[in-house]
Amino acid sequence: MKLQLALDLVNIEEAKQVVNEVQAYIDIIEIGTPVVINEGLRAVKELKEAFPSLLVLADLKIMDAGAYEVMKASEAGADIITVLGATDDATIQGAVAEAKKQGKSILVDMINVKNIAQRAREIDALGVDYICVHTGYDLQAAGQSSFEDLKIIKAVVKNAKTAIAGGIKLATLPEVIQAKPDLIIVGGGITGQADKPATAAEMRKLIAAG
Ligand SMILES: O=C(CO)[C@H](O)[C@H](O)COP(=O)(O)O
Repeated sequence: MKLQLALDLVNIEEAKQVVNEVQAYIDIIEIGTPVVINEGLRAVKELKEAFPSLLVLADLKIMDAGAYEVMKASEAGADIITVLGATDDATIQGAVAEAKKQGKSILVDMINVKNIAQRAREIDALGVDYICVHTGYDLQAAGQSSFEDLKIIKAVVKNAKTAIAGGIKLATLPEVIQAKPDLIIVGGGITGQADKPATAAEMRKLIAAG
């Protein structure tokens, strides 16, 4: 099980400071969608240059022009690029083909997919690297989580790795670990804490023991 730190509400300098504090405990740095909107793919480039030993995920949440957008994120140094599961198969296929050409990986974000089991099966057949269940901020605010969806994709996905994102905190991490996803994505559960290194270290310890 790997741990990904999602950076959403920071600029490039703040992102570097946070990663500097917790780099020993994480596997992947996520450049969140708001950071890409504010700073562009320069954020991906600068974080990859600053932390070359960590993988960098560009959370582009691609909905169209899969191959082109994966190419641009790859040029910036992203190792993993996100595509939305709600989009059409052609976009996902284009993204996968370009990622393979560039030696990169595709994570499909299942945010707002209604029939998770059926769509996960279809997407799993398209050769993606990760399928990720995700409760976004707006539904987190309404009290939702993705724990049940994780169990659904664990049951149907045969080829891709599984991942979960959305509101995971230290207190809820043990429940997530029990379901054994390949990748656990945590944003505010680390970045919103007073002692970020201690929280990330504790998460890493729980994951290692899991
Ligand atoms: O993609 C995202 C929002 O759309 C976030 O990066 C993801 O939800 C993880 O952050 P958090 O743990 O704070 O929910």
